[in-house]
Amino acid sequence: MSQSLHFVVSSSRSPNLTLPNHSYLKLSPPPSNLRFPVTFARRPISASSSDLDSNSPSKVLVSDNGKGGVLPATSPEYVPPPSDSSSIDVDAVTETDLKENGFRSTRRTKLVCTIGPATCGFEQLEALAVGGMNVARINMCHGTREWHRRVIERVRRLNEEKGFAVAIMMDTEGSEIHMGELGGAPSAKAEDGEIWTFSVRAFDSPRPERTINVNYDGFAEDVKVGDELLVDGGMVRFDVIEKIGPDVKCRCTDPGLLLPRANLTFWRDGSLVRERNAMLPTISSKDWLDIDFGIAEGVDFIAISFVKSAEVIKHLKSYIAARSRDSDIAVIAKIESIDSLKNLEEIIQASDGAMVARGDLGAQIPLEQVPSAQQRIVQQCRHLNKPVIVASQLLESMIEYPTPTRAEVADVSEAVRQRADALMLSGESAMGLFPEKALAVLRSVSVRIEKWWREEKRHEAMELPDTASSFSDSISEQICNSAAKMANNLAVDALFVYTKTGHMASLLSRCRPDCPIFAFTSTISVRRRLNLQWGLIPFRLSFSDDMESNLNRTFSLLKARGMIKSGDLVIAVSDMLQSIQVMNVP
Ligand SMILES: Nc1ncnc2c1ncn2[C@@H]1O[C@H](COP(=O)(O)OP(=O)(O)OP(=O)(O)O)[C@@H](O)[C@H]1O
Ligand SMILES: CC(=O)C(=O)O
Ligand SMILES: [K+]
Ligand SMILES: [Mg+2]
Repeated sequence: MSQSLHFVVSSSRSPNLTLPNHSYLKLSPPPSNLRFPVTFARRPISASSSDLDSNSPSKVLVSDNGKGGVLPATSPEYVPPPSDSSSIDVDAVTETDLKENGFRSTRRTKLVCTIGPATCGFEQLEALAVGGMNVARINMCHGTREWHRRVIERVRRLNEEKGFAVAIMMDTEGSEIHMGELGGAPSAKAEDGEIWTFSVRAFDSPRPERTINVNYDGFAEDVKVGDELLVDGGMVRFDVIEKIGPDVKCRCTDPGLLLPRANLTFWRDGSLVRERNAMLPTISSKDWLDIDFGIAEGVDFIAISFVKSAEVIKHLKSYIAARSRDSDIAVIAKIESIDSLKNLEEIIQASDGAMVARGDLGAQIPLEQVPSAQQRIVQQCRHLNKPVIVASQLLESMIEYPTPTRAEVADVSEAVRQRADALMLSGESAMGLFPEKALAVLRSVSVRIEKWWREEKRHEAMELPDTASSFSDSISEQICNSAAKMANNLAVDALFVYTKTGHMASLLSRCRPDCPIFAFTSTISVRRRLNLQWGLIPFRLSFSDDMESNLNRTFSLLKARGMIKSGDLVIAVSDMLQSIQVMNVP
């Protein structure tokens, strides 16, 4: 087996680049008897294909580890690039941003919006897409499947008609304890000292006054007089004062608004009580029907609520693989329970990403422990190369008011500073009065903090542990780590990655380089999925195994659209050929 990585460098605009004629790149873990000669061939890249043939690096930009390799055009396995190779898909917002503000202005932190009554119309969805929504989240706790189907259909139409790549995330209800509907009312006010009845009985409508239905049959048996009952993690509090069969009488101690299907927890002597409800399945029978719905609708992500162990994630992934044609639905583990924190590493390892679901997490652990849990989850995800979303109450006051509090802005900044892949709006976009304004705040705070971070050059030289499980993966990882480092050191304008599965793109994103990462993929669903990951600007482009022609075609397509210009410095990597190239745009 021979392995070689050739670096092709155009010296036309890099006078400060002095490269040795010969050097060695060592890959980790080092193979017993292999070394990787690196050759720097100085040669201008030209857009004309005629002078590419004589010295085409694509013939040698090969890591022949069973995956790479360039097939001659005469090979029976050679697949010519599709005929629509003249087109490149990128959304209008990114295109305008690149044209008007340049590479450095692009936002690296991705934005997820929960869609609800305030944002389910086509125009409202379009306004969110224009405002920077990368992923639309639908929460199966609320609304009917028919309602969600219409939202999915509108987002897909938006993508098709307007060129967006908004991905869809379906969030399962999960089977923790929650209240029932409020008989159609949007909310109910509980006042201090009032006596309310929580019951497992199903009530006829109209619902008797100050009565709440609870979804968990063991509720009345599990609670004890003297327990404290928390609605939505403490937004409203009650003391349990009496049990009468299926009815539990409670006195309100912290007044507030009860919302339909709000989460319920009960506490005894300062600890969360987890009786038989700890045995509730993570994925309920209703969740399985919702998952079937999600698979049938071709959602991009399924987020699983109240994950307790890695097993449930593995189970779901094999279920999806058996049912979905391309099995390309990513599974996101929601970290919102004590058990998920205990089994954090193995859960994240088994998942395709994670969400710091601070709403319910803050109901299960003391509030003051949520920030450190967030930091730990974000770091763990980065180590394991999984995208991570920070969610809940980022801009809670904007449900009612058009400007955020300073404290909320500081919270958003902290998540951006931690370099989470994505931030999420919940009630702010689902049922708030100012969804677009809330999104604009996330957008502007993200861009500002990212810029500040780069200017200060404070970014941590984080030691990223190896994640690769095979030698080939190890090569990809080393290439991406090196390319990202080179990109920072050479202050290049952009990293380009040509990726079939998206893996190389996510490895680059994991390094959180200073410049944006243009990820070119031929698959529409991969493009949508990459939309969740930090710093990636996903393009749909059909490409071949010939990097030289890919690059030249990309350059001319992007130049024609005004997104790059001659002289821009670019580093390109590819997962077909496992190569790194440094060049100026011709
Ligand atoms: N599809 C919907 N239909 C009606 N209301 C919705 C819908 N989606 C969200 N909402 C409203 O927005 C609020 C915030 O949404 P969010 O998705 O954060 O839900 P949640 O009930 O807090 O549960 P979760 O813990 O799953 O996030 C909900 O409490 C609900 O009032
Ligand atoms: C998002 C979510 O489920 C939570 O914060 O609880
Ligand atoms: K949910
Ligand atoms: Mg939750």
